[in-house]
Amino acid sequence: MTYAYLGPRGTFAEAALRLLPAATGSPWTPFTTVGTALDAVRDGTVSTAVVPLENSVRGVVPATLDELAGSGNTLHITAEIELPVGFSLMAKPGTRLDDIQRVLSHPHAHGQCRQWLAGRLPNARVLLSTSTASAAREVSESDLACDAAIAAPVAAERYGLEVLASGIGEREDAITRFVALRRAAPAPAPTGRDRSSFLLPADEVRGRPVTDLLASFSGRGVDVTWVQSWPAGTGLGSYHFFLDVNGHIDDEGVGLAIMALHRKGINVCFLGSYPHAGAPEPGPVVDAQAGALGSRSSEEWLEVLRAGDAFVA
Ligand SMILES: O=C(O)C(=O)C[C@]1(C(=O)O)C=C[C@@H](O)C=C1
Repeated sequence: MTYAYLGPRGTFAEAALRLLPAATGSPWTPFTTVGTALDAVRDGTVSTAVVPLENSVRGVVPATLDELAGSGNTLHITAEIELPVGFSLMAKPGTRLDDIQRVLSHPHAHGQCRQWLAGRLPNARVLLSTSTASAAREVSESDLACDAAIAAPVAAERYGLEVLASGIGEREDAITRFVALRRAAPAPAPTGRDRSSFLLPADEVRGRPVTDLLASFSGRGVDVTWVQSWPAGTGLGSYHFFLDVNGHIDDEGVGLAIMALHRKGINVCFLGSYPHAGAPEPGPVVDAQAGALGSRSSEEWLEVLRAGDAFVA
């Protein structure tokens, strides 16, 4: 087995790969973009690629969803990895915070550090790089590039940079979910704590109420844990839907849901069944007597909404 990841050395993607037990002892190759890492899977250069899918602060990683939307049934997720992410501002040794005019980083990393930048470097220009570690490498190697990079602390050590500020992300508890993707093959055996991912292509679901799609799962006791609409690029209202559900493709309920969608004329793309990385989230505890908002009845609550009253929920 050989592994690709979003490189260069020192990315969060590399840190995620380190957490994948199956990858221990196998060769790893960094790739510049999510697209080239997945191309290496498609053409058989590597067996698996680890790429970011979504972040708890900035949401989905567009490059990965674009690739998955265009891949149909051909790539399968075999594992997910949840990695806590924290960011540092780093520069060549001797650089002072006041000297920094240009900051380089990955769009998702920049998006998680905007408040800090607005407060501490309000006049700095932000330029984007293909990954956090490539930003650090560029800062260390080129005199023309940027004065500083936002990256994982480990990238500072790797590229000989000095950390000027650490913990600059908006949320200390930020997490990025990475997935390991390989060419389609039978799913790993069920573990009893699995997730399955599906793509409902825009052409297949056009004109269908989303509730119909979800009811195929919920009506069979299968929890849908993630729904992401993704533009097909063919006009407003034309979306692919990515769904994650609790359960394995071999589970009866999941199988029945897929067959129900098929009977409705919807060919679902299967994106893999794999062990669930996090504990299943408990649903909210609802006190049926209490009403939706403290002492208000549901009828009063609806009136508040209809009246357009401004409030903070
Ligand atoms: O640039 C990296 O180090 C990555 O692994 C990419 C990535 C992302 O795409 O979201 C991963 C985690 C962080 O949220 C920021 C960047």
